[in-house]
Amino acid sequence: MKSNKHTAPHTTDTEFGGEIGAACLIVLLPITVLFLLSVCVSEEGTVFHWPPALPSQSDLYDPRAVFIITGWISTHILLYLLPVGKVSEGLLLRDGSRLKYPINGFHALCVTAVLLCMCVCLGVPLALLYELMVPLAVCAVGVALLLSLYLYARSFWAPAQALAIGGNTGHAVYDFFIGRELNPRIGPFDLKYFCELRPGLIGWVVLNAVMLLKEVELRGSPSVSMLLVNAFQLLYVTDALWNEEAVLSTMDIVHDGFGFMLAFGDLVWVPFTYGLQAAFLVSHSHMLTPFSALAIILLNGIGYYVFRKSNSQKNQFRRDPTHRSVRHLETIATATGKRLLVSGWWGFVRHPNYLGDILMALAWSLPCGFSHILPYFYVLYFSALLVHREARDEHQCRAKYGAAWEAYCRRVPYRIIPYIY
Ligand SMILES: NC(=O)C1=CN([C@@H]2O[C@H](COP(=O)(O)OP(=O)(O)OC[C@H]3O[C@@H](n4cnc5c(N)ncnc54)[C@H](OP(=O)(O)O)[C@@H]3O)[C@@H](O)[C@H]2O)C=CC1
Ligand SMILES: CC(C)=CCC[C@@H](C)[C@H]1CC=C2C3=C(CC[C@@]21C)[C@@]1(C)CC[C@H](O)C(C)(C)[C@@H]1CC3
Repeated sequence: MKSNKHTAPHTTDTEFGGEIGAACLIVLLPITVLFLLSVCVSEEGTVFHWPPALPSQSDLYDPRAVFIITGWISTHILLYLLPVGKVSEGLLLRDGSRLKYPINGFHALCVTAVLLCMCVCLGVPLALLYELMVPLAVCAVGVALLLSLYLYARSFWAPAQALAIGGNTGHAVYDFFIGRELNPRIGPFDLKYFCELRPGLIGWVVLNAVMLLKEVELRGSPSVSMLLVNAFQLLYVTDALWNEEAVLSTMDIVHDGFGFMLAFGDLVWVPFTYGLQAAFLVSHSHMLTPFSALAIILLNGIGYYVFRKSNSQKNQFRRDPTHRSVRHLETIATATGKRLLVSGWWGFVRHPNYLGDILMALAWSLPCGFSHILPYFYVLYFSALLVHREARDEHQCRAKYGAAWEAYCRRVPYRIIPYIY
C-alpha cells in the first residue's frame, strides 16, 4: 500500500477474498441476519431444522418498522449533537491535524434508559417489537445500504489525504465494502464515530430489554437466564460508552475506511445478532441451577476483569507512560519512539483484551443451555473475528515496529490463549 500526505493512497493488498469475497459478503451478511432471527423466534426445539422456516415476503416489511428505525436514529443524532460532556481530540491524522469528537455517549445511554422506563410506566406495548424483529432488521439493512452508497459516492469528492489506506483498490465493489473515506463528516458530525457507538450498540441493549418484557408477558416473570444475559450485555455496553474516548484509538476509527462493512456491522450486525441469546430465550425457556448461574457469573466477572484491566493498562500507558499505575512495567523501545509493554497484562499474551472478551462471549451463551447451537453463534463468530483482527493488527505492528515487534513476539509467544494460541 502506497501513500503520502498529499496523494490518494493506492491499495494493493486486499482482504476478505478481494472483490469476489466482498460481493459475496454484501449479499450473504444480510441473509444471515434474517435467517438467524427467523430461526430464533421460531419454536423449533433442537439444533437445526431443515429446510428452515424462512420469512414470507409479508413478514419482511412493516411500515411501523420504518417509523421506529427512523425515529430511533433521529433521536440519537439529536443526543449526539447536544452540547453536553467534554470534547476530545482524536489521534494525529496523515495531514498533521486532529479531529474533535463529543464524548457524550454515556449521556445518550442514560437518556435512553429514562425514555424506556417512561414507556414502560405509560404502558407503551414495547414487547410488540419482538414480533417486529425481522421487519426492523430489514429496515436497518436498508439504512446501512443507503448510507454506504452515500459514503461511496461522496468519497470521490473527498481530498486525497482524507482517504483510508485500505479501501482504494479502484475495484468498485471491494472499495464500497471496505470504505474509501477514513473519517467522513457532515460539518462537525462524524458519521463513523456516531454509528460505531450509538444507534446500534444502545439499540442492542434496548432490544434485550424488549425480550425481557416479552418473556414477562408470556410467563409472568423473567427467568434467571434472561436476567443474566441482559445484565452481562448491559455491563458491556455501559463499559464501552463510559470509556468512549478509548474508541478513538481503535483500528476502526484510526485505520479503517467507512463503508458497507462497518455501516452494516454497526447498524445491523451488532443490534440484531449480538443479542440473539435474549431473543432465543423468549421462544426457548431454560432453567439454570443456582450452581450453574454462579459459575456463569464468575466466568463473566473474570472475562470482564481481564478485558477492562488490560485495555485500561494499554490506554493509560499510551496516554502517559510515566503514570504511577504503569511506570513500573517493563517495556522495549521501537524505532518509532513509542515503546511496547512486555510485562503486566501485555506480557501475559499479545492480546489479553481479546481473551477477556471471548470469556465474556461464552458467559453470554451458556445461560441458554445446550439444546441449540444458535445462542453460541456470537461466541463462534466473535472468536473468528478476533483471530482475523489479531492477524491484521500483527501485520500492521510488524510493518510499524519491525525488529522490536519480533523481539516482543519472542518474549510473549502466545497471541490470545496462553499455551494454546
Ligand atoms: N465486541 C466486538 O464486536 C468487538 C470488540 N473488540 C474489542 O475492542 C477492544 C480493542 O481492540 P482492537 O481495536 O482490536 O485493538 P487493541 O486494543 O488490542 O489494540 C491493538 C494496538 O495496541 C498497541 N499494542 C499492541 N501491543 C502492545 C504492547 N505490547 N504495548 C503497547 N501497545 C501495544 C498497538 O498499537 P500502537 O502501538 O500503535 O498503540 C496495536 O495496534 C478489545 O478489547 C476487543 O476485544 C474489537 C472488535 C469487535
Ligand atoms: C460481520 C461484520 C459486518 C463485522 C463488522 C465488525 C463490527 C461488527 C465490529 C468491528 C469492531 C467493532 C467494535 C465494537 C462493536 C463491533 C464492531 C463495530 C465495539 C464498539 C463493542 C464494544 C467494545 O467495548 C468496543 C468499544 C471496544 C468495540 C470497538 C470495536
